[in-house]
Amino acid sequence: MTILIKNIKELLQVRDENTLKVSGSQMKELPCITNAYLLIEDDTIVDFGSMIDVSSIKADKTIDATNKVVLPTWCDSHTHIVYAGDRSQEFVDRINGLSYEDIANRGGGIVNSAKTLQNTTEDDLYNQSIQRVKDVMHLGTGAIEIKSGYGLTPDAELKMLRVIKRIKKDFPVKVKATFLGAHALPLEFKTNKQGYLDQIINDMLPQIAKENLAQYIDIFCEKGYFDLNDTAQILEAGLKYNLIPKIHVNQFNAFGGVALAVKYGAISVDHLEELNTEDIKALKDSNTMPVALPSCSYFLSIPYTPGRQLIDAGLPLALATDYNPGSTPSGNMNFVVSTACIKMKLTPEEAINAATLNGAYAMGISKQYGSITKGKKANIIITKPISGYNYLPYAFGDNHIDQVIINGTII
Ligand SMILES: N=CN[C@@H](CCC(=O)O)C(=O)O
Ligand SMILES: [Zn+2]
Repeated sequence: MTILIKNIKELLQVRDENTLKVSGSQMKELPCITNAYLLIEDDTIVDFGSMIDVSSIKADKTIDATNKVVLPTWCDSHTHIVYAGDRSQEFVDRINGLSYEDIANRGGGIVNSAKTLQNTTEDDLYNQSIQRVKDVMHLGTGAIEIKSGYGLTPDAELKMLRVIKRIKKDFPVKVKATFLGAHALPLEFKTNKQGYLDQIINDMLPQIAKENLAQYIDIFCEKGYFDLNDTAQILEAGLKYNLIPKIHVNQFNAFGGVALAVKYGAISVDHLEELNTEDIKALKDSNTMPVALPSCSYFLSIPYTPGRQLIDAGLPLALATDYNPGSTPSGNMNFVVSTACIKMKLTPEEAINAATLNGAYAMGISKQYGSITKGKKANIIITKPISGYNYLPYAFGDNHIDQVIINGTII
């Protein structure tokens, strides 16, 4: 099956196969062909170029993209999209004056979601989660990382990871799975943190590895959750099973977690709302992608990750949603891109690079996803008629997407 998209006003993020991420001033460039065509064969991008050269190309299906912008689908490298129920009551509690920390301290927050998930069957959890997956696919997400971490018992963590595996099998969206057993301390281990870490290391990890349920290992490295010593234990244990670190760090406090993650070869460090010069130093000359989650900052009214500072220091940056029931009940990458421009002062070029190619890098998939490149997967957003790509982050809150193609299929 071949699909020809023709008369494209702007074809964005056109790259050769050797560019796997962009850093610093490279992020200001968004290579683009105007008046372009794009040819897809089955699940692969096979050709693209200027309309001047299109006359000899025949295809099974032709899409006219006059006045429309075409770009790779979003690569959302940080989500908790598999969860049960919601926490809308805590949202109201925060409006009425409680902080995120107050809510966690009185037994709400992550352990509240864990309690709900433990009492939800695997099929029910799957059905709740796939509704969100379908929604984000229509919002242009073609690759997604999904974490466990709302189970907090061996059974419930495995239940989450098995649901992620089913999503991977049942949907065209590319899925990467991350084991986040160390997301919070379950109530039954309140006075025995090491006991829970031992359970993760000795009970959960071997089973996860046996069933091949995760590619990455995560921990919430934060005051009141897990410290540097805990983080080192978990990352080391994960590496024994070939799970690459990809961690939550510096959301509320900066105390050396970034350097530690870099030391263990983390593919990404995520959140970074609090950042100091030591953190930036650690990231320089590393292969670790910093990931900002602006929807989380928006929802919790906490500082935005200083993305401008990271890019100006020559570093790369990825953008992701953090879709979860507590701090970010939204999986809309279009809002993330707008908010990064509006609040973090990224240019549209930087934000689109951060949400496509660098997002793919943060999931270890930028050889196949994140740009318009011959041989990469045919994951494509076709916008409605718009004035140009600046309009995408500028006109925030509206849906500018007309069609989404994932793995060569129009969804
Ligand atoms: N910060 C840790 N984990 C999630 C939120 C967890 C929750 O509140 O349910 C996050 O990335 O924001
Ligand atoms: Zn998160």
